[in-house]
Amino acid sequence: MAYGLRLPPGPWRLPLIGSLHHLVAARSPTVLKAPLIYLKLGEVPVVVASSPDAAREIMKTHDVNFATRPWSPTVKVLMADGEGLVFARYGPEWRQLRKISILELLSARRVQSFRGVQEEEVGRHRGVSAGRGREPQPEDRRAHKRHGRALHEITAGFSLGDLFTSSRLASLIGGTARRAAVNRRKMFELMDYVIKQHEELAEGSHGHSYRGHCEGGSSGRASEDIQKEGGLEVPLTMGMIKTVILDLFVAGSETSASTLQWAMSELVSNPEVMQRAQAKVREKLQGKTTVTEDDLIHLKYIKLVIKETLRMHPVVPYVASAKGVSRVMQGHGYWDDAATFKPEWFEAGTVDSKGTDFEYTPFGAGRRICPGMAFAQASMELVLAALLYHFDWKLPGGMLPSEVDMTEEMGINVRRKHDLYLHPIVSVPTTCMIESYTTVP
Ligand code: HEM
Repeated sequence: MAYGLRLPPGPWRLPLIGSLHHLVAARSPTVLKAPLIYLKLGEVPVVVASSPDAAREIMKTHDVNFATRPWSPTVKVLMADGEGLVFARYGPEWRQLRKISILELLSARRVQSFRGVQEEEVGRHRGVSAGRGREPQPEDRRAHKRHGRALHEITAGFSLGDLFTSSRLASLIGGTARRAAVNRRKMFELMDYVIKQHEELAEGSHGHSYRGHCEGGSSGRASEDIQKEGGLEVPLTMGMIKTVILDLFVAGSETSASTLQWAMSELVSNPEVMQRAQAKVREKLQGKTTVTEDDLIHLKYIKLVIKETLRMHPVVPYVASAKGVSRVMQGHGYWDDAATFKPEWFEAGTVDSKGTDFEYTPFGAGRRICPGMAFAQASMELVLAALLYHFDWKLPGGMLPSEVDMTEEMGINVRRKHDLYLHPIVSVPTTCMIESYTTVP
């Protein structure tokens, strides 16, 4: 930041590390109470907004000035072949990629067209939970999970190289950029493999219809089609396409998975809310053997549970490190009894996540608001509804609801530090469970 700028106030700083010690001592920046504060994390300037008004100033009034996310050395490595979407500089390339992603993959129509795949996936998980055992997963699926986890580990905590950007030594000691390069290479290899597989399917070499379950086909194919059609403002390279695919996988999968884990964690910690949610789902779906996306419209309470989970556990809490919008959603003063998990907050429907209510911005706001919001909401509601409809959930080893560990781990998103273990007890069997339970050996 240029010398002489009028910066927001901030806590006292130490030479070299700046304000880092405040974050470490506080464990969470909420103790830094002012609505807008200026921090220096090593060499990196950060402005943190902690009130809805300050968030509005940043995400609405001055949105255009914050529309480019800062590039840390690790981010630069991840974008070696193209800027992708999440970290693309605000400009024509980002606009074009965002438009393509929304039109081809994330619009309401496209989300609708994915329902077959979503329902099939939910069915697979129901089977696993019902004790049918884990189905062997294809290598590409396992590799994707592995690399997603590795990326989270790489981005967890403070990276020396990203804090002291001018120091080659810090980068060498931290090693984050090196590990990010390895991770990126492996993800790209995985993508090459998947793209090749899909090309083979498209050529009919396996005798299948390439377009498979969903009208839109795969993200790889969609991007290739667009490429061939031409007429683009900024020509697409294969590197750009792959980086966008990678962005969508990373931005889409870890966020939704972590939110679902937090939802289950809160529900088992608040048994009366769990009971209410299950009673409502079971009443609405009475007599059905599966939950489908058509049912979601009737499952209002599930929507409230997801909304409340995102308020308590915003899995992307710092929407961009130069515009850290911190924990407004847990701020006392904006929400009465903000520490209590209470889906009823959202019952009146006066607060939504579309980026206009600045006390609640789990999907961000302004130009860079999450384009996957509709997709994320539909998939999370479907999974949660199925989990609550078909199963009762017990804590292991006589653990009390108040003893559920809620420790967070900060990385590319905020996930549970430790896995959540629960015993599923079948309450409403699905068709496949009825088949497996009634089959006499
Ligand atoms: C619980 C689920 C999710 C949450 C909480 C979430 C949250 C967010 C947030 C806070 C941002 C930054 C917005 C800003 O800067 O104002 C973001 C950006 C983004 N999200 Fe999501 N997201 C979720 C799921 C998804 C899904 C399912 C996808 C795609 C399949 C997706 C794709 C993206 C992309 C591409 C961006 C970058 C957009 C840009 O910079 O133009 N997200 N998300």
